[in-house]
Amino acid sequence: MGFTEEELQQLQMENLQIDKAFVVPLEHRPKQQQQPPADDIPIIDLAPIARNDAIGLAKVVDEMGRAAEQWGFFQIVNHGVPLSLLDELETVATKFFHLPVHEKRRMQRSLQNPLGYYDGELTQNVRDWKEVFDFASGGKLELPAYSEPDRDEVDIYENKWPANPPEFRTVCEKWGAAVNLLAHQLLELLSQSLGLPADCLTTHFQNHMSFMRLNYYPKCPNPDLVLGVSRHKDVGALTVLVQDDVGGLEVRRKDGEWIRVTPHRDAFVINVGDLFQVWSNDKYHSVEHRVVVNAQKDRLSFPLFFNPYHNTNIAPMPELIDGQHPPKYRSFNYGKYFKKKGDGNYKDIGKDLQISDYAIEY
Ligand SMILES: O=C(O)CCC(=O)C(=O)O
Ligand SMILES: [Fe+2]
Repeated sequence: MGFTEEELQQLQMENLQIDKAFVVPLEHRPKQQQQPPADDIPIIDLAPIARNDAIGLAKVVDEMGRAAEQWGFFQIVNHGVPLSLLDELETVATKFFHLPVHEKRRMQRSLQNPLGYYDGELTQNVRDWKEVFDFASGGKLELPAYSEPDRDEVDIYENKWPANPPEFRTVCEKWGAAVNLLAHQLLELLSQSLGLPADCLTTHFQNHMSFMRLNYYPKCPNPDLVLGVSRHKDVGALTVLVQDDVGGLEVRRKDGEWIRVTPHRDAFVINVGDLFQVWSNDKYHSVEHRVVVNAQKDRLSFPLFFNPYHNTNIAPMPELIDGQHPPKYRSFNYGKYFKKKGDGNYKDIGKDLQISDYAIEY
């Protein structure tokens, strides 16, 4: 990321206490003032599901469809994942991220294995102010070795687990299993919200390549110059995330305004990723979001990126296509898309691949 002479001088004047690699371009820096409240991001109560209440369920499906269409984001409560599990996960994550750097780096991710710990991710080619631990919620990850369409080789990555804290692996696996179940349920509800059978997408997820991420955003001496995660869209089917009470996740509303997602301890934040945008033939949108950090408090968040099997062909659902609604995307291989996007996290490969690169122009 290059800076103009003028920008460099400005940075020096701003009493920069951090590495320049973290500094985001001027037009993308977070706003200083308080964001407007995010009450507009709908909160959906899943209680009717456990009660087997058919009318309540239809309302949930309807609310979800509207939220996915208007926001691409919603929060859910009464989701069935015990809060005690979240307490346990927060405890082990805090212990892990407070280990000495050399110990964490023993779990360092690499080009050979993208799972584990890292602190240097690039989003939009700027370094994120965060540390991360990734593990496959299904035990291992199978990915194409190359993004080129004519290469068939796959790589299989095993989870890497730290020796400390000793209960880290068990707690992460329990959490991963519980959130996976929830993600399967959301996949069915979102399918229904498109007027499709609940199980129309489930075969792609029998052997899925979902992964969990533990995000740690340390407090930052220059919070207005950096982002925990720069603006981006999630590439998979959907993301199922809990955040602690610090807050910092911001969602781009249709009018371009960045809206802060209010933290609720008992809620998951859900967003539809690029794949739902394609399956729904643009009814739902994978919406840009980013993470703002602060000078006072460290923050934790735990997303599950719910992704289908890599060798899945992605295209608008045929039931949603007719003379009036031609397909807006050509089909593509999910694993190759994921691989190509991921390559940009390791090095500056110029313009980031976007789902719009697969759009059909009429
Ligand atoms: O930390 C958060 O709230 C969001 C993180 C995020 O968007 C991501 O990891 O893709
Ligand atoms: Fe994200």
